Amino acid sequence: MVGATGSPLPFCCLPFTCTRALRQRLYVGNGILAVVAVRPVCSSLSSSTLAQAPIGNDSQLQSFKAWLTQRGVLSNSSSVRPQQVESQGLGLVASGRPIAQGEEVLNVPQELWMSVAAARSHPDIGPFCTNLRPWVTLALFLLFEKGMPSSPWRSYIDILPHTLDSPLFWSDEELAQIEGTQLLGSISGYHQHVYNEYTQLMEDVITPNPQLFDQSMFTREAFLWAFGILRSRTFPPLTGDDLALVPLADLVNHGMVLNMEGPSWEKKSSGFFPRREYLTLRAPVAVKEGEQVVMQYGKKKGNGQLALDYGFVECSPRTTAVRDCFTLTLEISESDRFFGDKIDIAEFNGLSSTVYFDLVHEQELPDNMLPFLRLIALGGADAFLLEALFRNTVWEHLQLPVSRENEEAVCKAVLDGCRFALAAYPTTMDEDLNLLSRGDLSSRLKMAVAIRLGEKKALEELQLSFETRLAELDRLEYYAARRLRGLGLLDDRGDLTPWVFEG
Ligand SMILES: C[S@@+](CC[C@H](N)C(=O)[O-])C[C@H]1O[C@@H](n2cnc3c(N)ncnc32)[C@H](O)[C@@H]1O
Repeated sequence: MVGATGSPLPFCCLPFTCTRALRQRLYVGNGILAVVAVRPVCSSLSSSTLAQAPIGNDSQLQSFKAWLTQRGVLSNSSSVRPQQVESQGLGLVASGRPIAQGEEVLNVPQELWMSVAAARSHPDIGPFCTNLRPWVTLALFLLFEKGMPSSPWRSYIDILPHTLDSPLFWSDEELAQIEGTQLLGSISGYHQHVYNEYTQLMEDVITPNPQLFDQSMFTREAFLWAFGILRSRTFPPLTGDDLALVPLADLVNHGMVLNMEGPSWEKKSSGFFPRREYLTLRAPVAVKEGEQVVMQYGKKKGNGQLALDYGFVECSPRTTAVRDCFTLTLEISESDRFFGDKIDIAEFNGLSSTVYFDLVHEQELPDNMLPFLRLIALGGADAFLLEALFRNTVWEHLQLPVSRENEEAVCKAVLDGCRFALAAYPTTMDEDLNLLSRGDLSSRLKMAVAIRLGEKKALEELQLSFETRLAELDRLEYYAARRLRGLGLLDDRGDLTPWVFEG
């Protein structure tokens, strides 16, 4: 029941449970408890963020600025200007004056967005987009426009990075550095998903229409690049059918020390005839003149997810977010003889047969994790709790230890899962820490080491907490004792009250 998986997919609803090469099931007792795997996400180091974004050259940047100026998005009075930022590619910098917290720093009208709506209403490609997922529609649109010398978005497309640092784009040699990690499993899941979509698109749209689509623009690599661009440059609220690349607004970089989660991108409308939509960027914190305006890409994202989505990890000691994590996959086994009852109980309490729990370094175990583990392990003499009579109260009972057998099964399954997952990493934490202290690693290698170290930290912490729990089994109070106490048959020291034996 404990396992490692990849992360949920992008933009679309296709869930993939991942694909970590190592997937293990441990059966405890009568086959109730199976350890499946665990998925990790992050780590912390001692320097600043580690990745670089490729950048447009200066003349491309000048022509992009001119394009925005002609369309009234940038002017001499704009409070930000796009410019190169050390090790982060392009960024937005406060221009001419400081910027106050919450101030609107730019507004980009909808007609400049490369959006799903624009693709669907495009005279040439629109008819082909009807049955495509939003992100596939936008990837198609981006590659189509990229191949058009006179595209209205030419200046924008030219400043997009040609290569991306997400592990989705790493060589086999680089990927070998994240062997054993959940991230590696996620990457193969993403690759598979993107290539499936690509194959379908080629079959249904590109190959049958050579007069419209320049095949050389629609290679597998180009499609993955488009996916990476969408993944790294689109933000809420422009998601799903509203998915859009918003020139200039998408130059905002991630700020490591931002202790906020709220969106910096906002959708606004103004006027009535016609009503115009804008994407507004609001500064989350005050910024001095010449400093960069940044936003928070996701306070709850672990370093694995940051790497996957954006091609960098957060390692600053000043960071407010905890980026070391590992996602534990718990599953009620279909071979469990109480499968039906357990599913009923899980669903009654808002869960399903498989539940993902994000374990974050230095944070409490996620809500519902222990009760769900106890439910999975429930059997033998404790199986009476699965009867219909207890359906409304069983979850309450599972919040606390049920029986010594149940709690021991839970601890052992988690510990086996941890040992299994930890054994899959070729390096130790000390080796990772030594490597990071060298200071001469490439940015991708640093990213890899930070990610595998973070996963291990979260796993080791889990292991330690369940080892402690296992050692304390004799000191825990279980369901039977709680029940007797509730009936007034057990005193505060845990002794049975004498009169029980009298009659
Ligand atoms: C939304 S774009 C921001 C604009 C981008 N810098 C560019 O040159 O086009 C996101 C990308 O910027 C880079 N980036 C953003 N914040 C960063 C940070 N704190 N450290 C390193 N790279 C960052 C990453 O390459 C990321 O994928």
